[in-house]
Formats: sequence, structure tokens, C-alpha cells
Amino acid sequence: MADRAQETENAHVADVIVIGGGTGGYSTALRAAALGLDVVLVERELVGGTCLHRGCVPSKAMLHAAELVDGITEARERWGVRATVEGVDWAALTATRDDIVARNHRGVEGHLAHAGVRVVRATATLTGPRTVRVEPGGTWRARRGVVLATGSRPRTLPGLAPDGRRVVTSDDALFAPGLPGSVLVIGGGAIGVEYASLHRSMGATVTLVEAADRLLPLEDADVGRHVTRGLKKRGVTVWTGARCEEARPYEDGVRVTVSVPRGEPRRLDVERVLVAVGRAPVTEGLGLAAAGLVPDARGFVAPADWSRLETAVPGVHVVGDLLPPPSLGLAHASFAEGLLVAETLAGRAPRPIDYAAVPRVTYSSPQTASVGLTEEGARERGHDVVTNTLPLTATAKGMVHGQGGLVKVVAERGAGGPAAGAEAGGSGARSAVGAAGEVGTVLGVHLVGPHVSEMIAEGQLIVGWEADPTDVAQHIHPHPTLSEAVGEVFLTLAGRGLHQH
Ligand SMILES: Cc1cc2nc3c(=O)[nH]c(=O)nc-3n(C[C@H](O)[C@H](O)[C@H](O)COP(=O)(O)OP(=O)(O)OC[C@H]3O[C@@H](n4cnc5c(N)ncnc54)[C@H](O)[C@@H]3O)c2cc1C
Ligand SMILES: NC(=O)c1ccc[n+]([C@@H]2O[C@H](COP(=O)([O-])OP(=O)(O)OC[C@H]3O[C@@H](n4cnc5c(N)ncnc54)[C@H](O)[C@@H]3O)[C@@H](O)[C@H]2O)c1
Repeated sequence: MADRAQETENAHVADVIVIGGGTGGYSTALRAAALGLDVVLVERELVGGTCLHRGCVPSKAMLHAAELVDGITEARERWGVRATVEGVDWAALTATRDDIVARNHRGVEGHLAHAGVRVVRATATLTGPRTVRVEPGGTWRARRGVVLATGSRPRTLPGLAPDGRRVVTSDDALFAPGLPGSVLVIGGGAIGVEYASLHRSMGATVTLVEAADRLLPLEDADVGRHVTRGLKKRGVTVWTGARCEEARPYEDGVRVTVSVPRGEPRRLDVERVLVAVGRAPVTEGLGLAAAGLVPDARGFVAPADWSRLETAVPGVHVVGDLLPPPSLGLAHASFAEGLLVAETLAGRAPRPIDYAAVPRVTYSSPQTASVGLTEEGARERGHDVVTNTLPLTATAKGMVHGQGGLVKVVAERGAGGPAAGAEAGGSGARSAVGAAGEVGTVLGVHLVGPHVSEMIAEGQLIVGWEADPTDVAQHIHPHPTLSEAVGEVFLTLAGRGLHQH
């Protein structure tokens, strides 16, 4: 105890101590410094964290290259362009990716320096609610608060220890010396679907195994079905309701056994197994107990007050992947959390985060983007639901792209009376509405297809601002674009459908 008191007495002091310099931590630090607070950010590796160095940025750089490869195939097969992919120069491709990451990293470092945030490269351990031991660097005491932003790491499966070569997680999949000729991807969430898509585009034989009954099980069932169909069409073998029962690495690969819902277990040899079964919060060695904190059963640090992201210990806040649901394990959610906590610590009263209005995107081919409730989720919450779905190929631009896709809107049935049941329109469109006034609040917007990651911003405003479908239908969408499909779906919801009946 005497040691602890002595340590605190000799401590360096800051208004705010942020532990972890990923998207959650560095956004907290930047905003707190901008509001005039004296901030120290402790990061044991590189600022930017998972998203910048092992997640969003390098994976999306690679997926962009994959899209280019697919584009060349499409150019030849659909458009008569005499072009072939002779091969992929892995060293050149990864050099471009690494350059993008490095430039972003310098950018984050520059922003932090410019804001006056003191960045300490060290491991931080809580020694009390407001005190942190920084190794190397001594002890720090926070006047206003401590922000926990230590993020997450890949979950692994028993008996399938990653070796970085034959059995890998997303931490090392992109950084191996090359992509494998064949891969078994375990887990059909965002990482599994994106990596299956990437490997397939680059020419690998891909098998994707998901324990739930569909891919992207957190998304609307129509989205999961569409992605499964799209990946299968591209040659990916997809087994849902399936589990990898055994995996035996040998010198050049892994022999795996997968149980499937019907029939005998499947046995196959693959060069690599990619384990993508979710991520676990990082709390080991963080000293939670010393600060009076107890992680929940799954290891997350839950806030007692979600509107301030503050734990039961006053002055200790949490952001990013360390938070349990309804936070989403997404970089853009962690940015918003960082802003909220910084503003709270600066004495402001920011608006709480509406997690239902945070968009979710999967950058596979086909791509998915959604915001708000799924149809199933809306029904589970007791909403009287109306849906309207339009295939992207019902629009001219959708036909140009030729990749399928859909727009699906989930809405509350309005006061105007019961909506007609789901019906098939002439273009294959499914509309469950007929006349203006039958549709109330929009609960969810779900998109699949090319460029939908850039189209979801409209859906986000519609859901976030609780727009009236009739008002949305008033907005004219440019022709010919994929976004016209969104316009058409809302025209129909407003009882004014032009091409959908
Ligand atoms: C392959 C992959 C692709 C992804 N793609 C996307 C995407 O496209 N879009 C999206 O929104 N999200 C994506 N994500 C999720 C996104 O990366 C995370 O939600 C985000 O990085 C979480 O940020 P964070 O700040 O909570 O944690 P992290 O980024 O994990 O940062 C935590 C930091 O804390 C440091 N740290 C931990 N403990 C200590 C300690 N005791 N002392 C000092 N430092 C410590 C770590 O070194 C780390 O840098 C992806 C994730 C992966 C794995
Ligand atoms: N584009 C993006 O925004 C993006 C991209 C990648 C990752 N992320 C985030 O990173 C985090 C981790 O992603 P993830 O895909 O690893 O996790 P996830 O939890 O989204 O998906 C994991 C999947 O693995 C399945 N699974 C679990 N155990 C299994 C088993 N034994 N056999 C077969 N399937 C099994 C689960 O049913 C689930 O569908 C998430 O928060 C995700 O949102 C986001």
C-alpha cells in the first residue's frame, strides 16, 4: 500500500490517460486534446491499431486489387475486351498495400502530434481507477479520467493453434509470403466472407464453413442468401450449418474433416486454414481488478452508463472492441465512441450513440451494406413489419454491372391500413405495399451488390433521421445509377412505384 501511495505521489499527471492507440483510443485522444484537455496516449505497438495495421485498411487494399482482377475477367467474358490476368505480382501488390498503411500511419501520428497528444510507446497497466503504470515510463495519474481502448484479438479454435503458415488468423493471413492455392475458411462472418472472396478472386480454391444456417448470420436473411448465391456462382464452396471437426496440419498443408447438416462428413486437403470465428476483447495484464473493474462473462468491459460509456467506476470509460454489444466491433463505431467519451470528459453532454443506426458493410464480391433492423429482428422486437425488395438488375445500371444484388427496406406498417401481402412484380421485384400511408417508420435498409458500401450513406440518413418514406420518395435519384433502385423502392413504399408493381 505504501509503495502504491509513493508511486502515485511521484506520478506524471495528465487530464486524460488513454490506453490503446487504435481507432477508439486515438479518436478519443484527438477530440479530448481539441477540447483543451491534456492527454497522454499509451500504445504498446503502433498507433492506428488493428484497423490500420491488420484490419480494415490492408484488407480493403487487397480487396480493391481483387476487384480489379474480377474486372479483367468480366471485361473479357462480358464485354469482348481482349485481356487476361497473366498473374499477380504479390510483392508489387503488397508494396502498394503497405505504402497505403504507412502513409495513413504517418497521418495518424501527425494528427496526434499536431493536437499536442503525448504518445508513449509502452504497455499500460491500471494500478487504481485513476492511476496507470506505464512500462517503460513510470506512473501516470489522470485528473479527469482513464479511457480503456485495448481492442480485440482473433479468437481461435481448440486443437487448431495458428502457426502463421498453414493455420492462420486474419492477423497473419495477409502477411504470409503469398496467397495459397487452396484455403478452408472457418467462419462466415465479415472476415470469413471478405477473405473467402479475396482468395477466390486471386485464383484460390476456396471452401467456406459457417456454423450458423447462413453466411453473415447477423445480417438480414435475404442478404445472407444473396451473398451465399453470389459466392457459389464465383466458385466458392459454401457449407452452412457445418463445423470443422478435425484439422491435421502436415508439411505442405492441412487435412480437414467438416461435418455438414446432411450426408457424410467431408474430408479435404488444403494448403491453408483461415480461422475467422470472431474476436475476443484484450484485457490480460490490463489490471482491471486494481481499478475495481470486472469484465463480463465474455471478457468485455461493459459500461454502467452507455450514454457516457462510463464503467461502474467513475472516471473510467471504455471505447471500441472492448465494449460488448450493442457496440459493433467496427472502426467507425469506435470513432463515434471516442468522440463521445472525449466530449463527456471535457464536461459536455454529447448525444448517446444510436447503435441501431450504425452502418455495417462487408467488402466482398458481392458486397453488402446495411443499417438498422433486419426483417427477423424487427419482428422479434414486436414491430408490425412491411418490406419491399427490388433486385438491382431491375435498373439499367444494375444490368450494366450484371452482378445481381438487391435493395430491401424494412419498415413499420403505417396507420393507413393493412399492406398487401408480398407479391412478385414484373421485374422480379417483391413489394409488400400498395398505397401511400400504409408505411410508417423505416426500420432497416439492406443492400447487396456493386458499390453498395458507398450507397448506404443514404439509408443511414433515412434510418437515423426516421424519415417518412413519402418524403424520401420525393427525392429524385439520378438516372442511370444503382441508387435509383433505392429511389424506386421508396416510390413504391409511398404508393407511387414507377417500375415496380
Ligand atoms: C481483418 C479485419 C478487417 C476489418 N475490417 C473492418 C472494416 O472494414 N470496417 C470496420 O469498421 N471495421 C473493421 N474491422 C474491425 C476494426 O478493425 C475494429 O473494430 C477496430 O480496430 C477496433 O478499434 P479499437 O481501438 O477498439 O482496438 P484496436 O484497433 O485493436 O486497438 C487497440 C490497441 O491497444 C493496444 N493495447 C492493447 N493493450 C494495451 C496495453 N495494455 N497498453 C498499451 N497498449 C495496449 C494495442 O496494441 C492496439 O494497438 C476489421 C477487423 C479485422 C480484424
Ligand atoms: N467490413 C467490416 O466492417 C469488417 C470486416 C472484417 C471484420 N470486421 C469486424 O471484425 C470482427 C470479427 O469478425 P469475424 O468475421 O471474425 O467475426 P463474426 O463474429 O462476425 O463472425 C464469426 C462467424 O464465425 C462463425 N463460427 C464461430 N465458430 C465457428 C465454428 N467453430 N465453425 C464454423 N463457424 C463458426 C459464427 O457463427 C460467425 O458467423 C467483427 O466485429 C466484425 O464486424 C468488420
